[in-house]
Amino acid sequence: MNNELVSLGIEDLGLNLNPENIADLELFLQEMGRWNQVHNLTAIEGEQNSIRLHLIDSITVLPIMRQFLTDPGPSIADLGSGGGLPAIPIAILQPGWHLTLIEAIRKKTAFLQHVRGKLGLKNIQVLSERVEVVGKNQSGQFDAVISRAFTNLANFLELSLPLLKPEGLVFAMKAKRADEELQDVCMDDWRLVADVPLKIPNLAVERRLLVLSPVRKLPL
Ligand SMILES: C[S@@+](CC[C@H](N)C(=O)[O-])C[C@H]1O[C@@H](n2cnc3c(N)ncnc32)[C@H](O)[C@@H]1O
Repeated sequence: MNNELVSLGIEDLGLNLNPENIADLELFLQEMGRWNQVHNLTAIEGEQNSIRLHLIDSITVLPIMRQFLTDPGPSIADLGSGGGLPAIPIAILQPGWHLTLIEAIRKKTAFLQHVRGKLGLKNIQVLSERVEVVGKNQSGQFDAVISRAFTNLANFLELSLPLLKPEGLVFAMKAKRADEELQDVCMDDWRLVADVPLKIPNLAVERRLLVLSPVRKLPL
């Protein structure tokens, strides 16, 4: 087994990964590195290990998501997926969850489609669209929405609302600036369900996962 993700502490997340999971995650990273050289897909630069840490960062949220998403096959939208974080690693580790990756830039969605085929990920759908457009075409269809490094919290929530089912949840992956960003959110419209500090093995940055649910519902 390739042990680089293991040596970076991926097993410390308590996700009970099997060797096949690790191999699939590594294959995804390999493909990302290969495509990046040609298509300049992501701003993530530097050594392979730095890309690996971004992947580990993406799945630290999983134990919390599992606590909240208790139905067997939730539909989850990842807004501004870019090169596939966090949606692809989540889809690899949660084959029963349905992930919709929404990304405006076509060369990025071409990569995401390639990964779908290469890894045989039947539980992902890739939409080459702006989030605003999907909000109109597929309104109220998602049990949850997530994003990483997409936009500020208030804007993320505004873009998420049309996509969510009435009892849906937003998972916002944030750094310590979350307090400032929370001040810009109208708390008459949203309820903060959880605010969880996350420890990322080998990464000395503060991370938080905010879980919010809409109070303001869209008119039917
Ligand atoms: C900084 S990247 C983050 C990518 C990925 N989530 C990650 O963590 O590596 C933000 C992505 O959001 C996409 N994006 C920005 N606004 C968008 C919109 N309104 N609709 C769809 N995609 C959008 C950009 O094309 C870009 O790929």
